[in-house]
Amino acid sequence: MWDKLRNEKDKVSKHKLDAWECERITFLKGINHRRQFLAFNKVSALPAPKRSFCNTCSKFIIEDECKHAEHSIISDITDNQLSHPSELLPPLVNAKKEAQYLFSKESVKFLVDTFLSLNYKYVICIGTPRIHEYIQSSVKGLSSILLDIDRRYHNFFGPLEFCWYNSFNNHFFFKEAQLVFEDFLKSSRGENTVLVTDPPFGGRTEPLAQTFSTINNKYKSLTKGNGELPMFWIFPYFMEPQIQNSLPEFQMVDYKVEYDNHPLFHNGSKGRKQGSPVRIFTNISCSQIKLPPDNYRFCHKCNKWVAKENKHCMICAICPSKNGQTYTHCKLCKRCVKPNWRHCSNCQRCAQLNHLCKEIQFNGVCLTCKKLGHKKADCPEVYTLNSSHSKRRKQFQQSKSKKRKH
Ligand SMILES: C[S@@+](CC[C@H](N)C(=O)[O-])C[C@H]1O[C@@H](n2cnc3c(N)ncnc32)[C@H](O)[C@@H]1O
Ligand SMILES: [Zn+2]
Ligand SMILES: [Zn+2]
Ligand SMILES: [Zn+2]
Ligand SMILES: [Zn+2]
Ligand SMILES: [Zn+2]
Repeated sequence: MWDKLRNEKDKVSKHKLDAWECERITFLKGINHRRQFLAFNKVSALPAPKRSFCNTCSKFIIEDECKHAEHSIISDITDNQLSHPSELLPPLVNAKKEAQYLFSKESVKFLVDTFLSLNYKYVICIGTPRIHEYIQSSVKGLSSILLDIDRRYHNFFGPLEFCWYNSFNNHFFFKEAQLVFEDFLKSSRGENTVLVTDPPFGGRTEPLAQTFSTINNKYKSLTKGNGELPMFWIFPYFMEPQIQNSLPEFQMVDYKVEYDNHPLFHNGSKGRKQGSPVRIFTNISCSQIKLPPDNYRFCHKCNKWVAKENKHCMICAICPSKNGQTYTHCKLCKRCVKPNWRHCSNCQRCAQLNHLCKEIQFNGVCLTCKKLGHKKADCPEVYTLNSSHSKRRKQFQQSKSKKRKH
């Protein structure tokens, strides 16, 4: 944001520039990464009962207890909490902004084991503190860097391990952190690097896709490597159309990503019957991602691992399920649909049994493209109007259909 403002500086008065500079300084005030990391090291050297962190000030308390008398304090901090700050810090809960839903231990281990099996050595964690802290604390042979908007991580990771960052506009709040990140990219020399990201689900996909494309280009130009940067984007299955609009090469993996603190996204009394709706979207071949054999199987026809309940349809020639249920094929719609849907002769399409035909006829028409079968939110054209991604998607689809014909 500041860079953009600076570009405009010819047009604005000195008075305004001074005001902005004041804002900037206030915003960044209180953050001195080096000093915060020194405090971390001092606290780590103390026995657990003497360690405390002030939530109100977002910093460790070192010989200044009286300043924090009325504040919310966490004391008696264990070694494990120091190396796993996501287990110590209260999650931020703003659904559209920070929204910190944390992976279960099982999902962290699955993702990291997958990276190891694919021979990755460098992991870029964007908004995935649990992956970063797991790698830093217990995985030999992997290096990682965390890019996150939660500034509290300055207190727990050193300047080479954490960059304060906004993924929606690819903005590093400190120039030095941006250089650290570029060095991290360079050190891989264009090989064995992966990016893993779990953005807040309330955010829009296009700016994120733009950011990941920019990082990919940076990676290729800095490393002179010859391939794309492998990416794992964790997002709900129902966002597939939006992701593929911007990044058509991304495929969805059936693995259900589980969370510790999200009532809807894990099994249990409040959880959904079909498990978590969150999946992995990736630009590497899905055939390379082996899923745990207890709940998943390898489909030889699709040449990839899928959920056990995802039965292969011989007519569609795919394993069609997206949501963790077993789909059934409808001959009239010529596609597989959710098991509780029935073909409705009024609407001439499959729908839920208790749907209102009139509603479907009105609401079934997309407000943007006026075609049947999807809502405005899922419209393949909604994000592509005037967008460069539209060309890329068309090209990608053309090249796919050419490949199929050959
Ligand atoms: C849904 S949580 C994902 C946490 C992840 N499941 C884990 O366990 O490591 C979103 C993460 O992205 C971060 N985040 C939110 N908005 C962001 C932004 N604009 N730029 C960068 N990080 C952001 C949050 O601070 C949080 O760590
Ligand atoms: Zn305090
Ligand atoms: Zn299949
Ligand atoms: Zn089918
Ligand atoms: Zn049908
Ligand atoms: Zn109907």
